[in-house]
Amino acid sequence: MHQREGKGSFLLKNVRMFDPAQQVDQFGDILVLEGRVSRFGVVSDVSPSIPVHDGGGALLVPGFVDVHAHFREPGFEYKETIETGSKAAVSGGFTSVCVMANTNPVNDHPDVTREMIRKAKEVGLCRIFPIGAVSIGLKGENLSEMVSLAQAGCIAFSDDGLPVRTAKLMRRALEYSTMTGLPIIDHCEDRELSDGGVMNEGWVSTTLGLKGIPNASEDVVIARDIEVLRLTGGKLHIAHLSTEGGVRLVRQAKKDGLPVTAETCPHYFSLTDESVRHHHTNAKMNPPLRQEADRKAVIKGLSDGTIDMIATDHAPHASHEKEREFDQAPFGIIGLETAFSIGYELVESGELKLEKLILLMANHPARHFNLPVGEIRIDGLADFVLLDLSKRQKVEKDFFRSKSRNSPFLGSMIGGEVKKTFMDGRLVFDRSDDQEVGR
Ligand SMILES: NC(=O)N[C@@H](CC(=O)O)C(=O)O
Ligand SMILES: [Zn+2]
Ligand SMILES: [Zn+2]
Repeated sequence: MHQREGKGSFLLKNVRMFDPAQQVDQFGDILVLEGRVSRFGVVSDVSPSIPVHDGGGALLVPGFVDVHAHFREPGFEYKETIETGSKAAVSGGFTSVCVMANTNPVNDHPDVTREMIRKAKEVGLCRIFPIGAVSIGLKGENLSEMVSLAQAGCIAFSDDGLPVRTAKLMRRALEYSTMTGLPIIDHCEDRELSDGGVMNEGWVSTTLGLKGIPNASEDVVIARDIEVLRLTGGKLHIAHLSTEGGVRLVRQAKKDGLPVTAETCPHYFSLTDESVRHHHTNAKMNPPLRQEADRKAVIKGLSDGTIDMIATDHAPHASHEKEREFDQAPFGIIGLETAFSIGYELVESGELKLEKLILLMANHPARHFNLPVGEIRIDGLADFVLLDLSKRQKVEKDFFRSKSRNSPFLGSMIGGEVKKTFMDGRLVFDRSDDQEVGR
């Protein structure tokens, strides 16, 4: 039985420690005491009470940090719970997850925030950082009490699922951001331009007879937010960036010295709207899968530093909801379990360096969201993931720990496997374990 709570101690032998943020790349052992890194190198003189794991020469990197996931609790526990979401996270190598506010009740009150944090600690698998709502009830009218939410533990604010409704509301939110120091995350979408569209607007939507969502729907709100940011200051973070135009706008804003960051998700750099033909509603999400020029621009944005991090936008939905007509099904796909492997495809194709991928998935999200994780250093928190880069496997239904199965990667061969995950000095996931932690 694995230790389910508290800070753990262990000796992990025979690994390649790899942390580009700390410029660590060395073979050896790593000793963790009470949840923190004590020593690395060759370690042999430890007390017999400390558990020893053999890493088998695999790659040890900082635990991944996801700044954008939907765990659905409270309110939609039939899709996902904090417990099943945490299991999905650690099996994908994520040890820190920021969870969105579009729950029921909405996370617009400190009691909701505190309850999420309490539940996550009770589950004890990964760290959960709640994101508070920008507006009460996500209604786009009145600002939430950001200061009380921050005191309760919110690390950022977003109305995700919906855009921050007006430029004026964004202005007020960013003014609060200058006070709290916490980012405002926007789901950039002009809902009048999307106008009930269900997939990307283009050749594929025309041939399928489905109503399209143009790139401009995303781009005009990114442009709006950047101009408001120029007025107010504060921290602006663009969620799930998917368009060529959006990448261009963020690149220019950074050149102008504005405090803007952006994330994209694995599906936007691996798939296009062609996937809707084969994967149907498992390829339906918002923003929608775009076209090849967008996919290429997103990859360029990742490699040149325009896009700061990879987030999953893990958005579980039950199969009875997804197994409907395309128009009727909800937007969203799960992503925690496949994110690293999809990112690793860019390393295999030579489009991204491995060190860059690790920075995009661990150090950068932690640094920009001011989370005390994302690196391997002496006295740092012992959150790691052990990866076997040589493994390939087919994604079957039982690959997922999430409660939902809505993934466009079902049936694909993927490379790079998460072998073990450690959080707070405890082994929280072990793929070779028959009775995997909490499964
Ligand atoms: N991305 C999605 O398609 N869906 C998300 C909402 C969101 O991220 O906008 C959800 O909550 O299901
Ligand atoms: Zn969104
Ligand atoms: Zn989302």
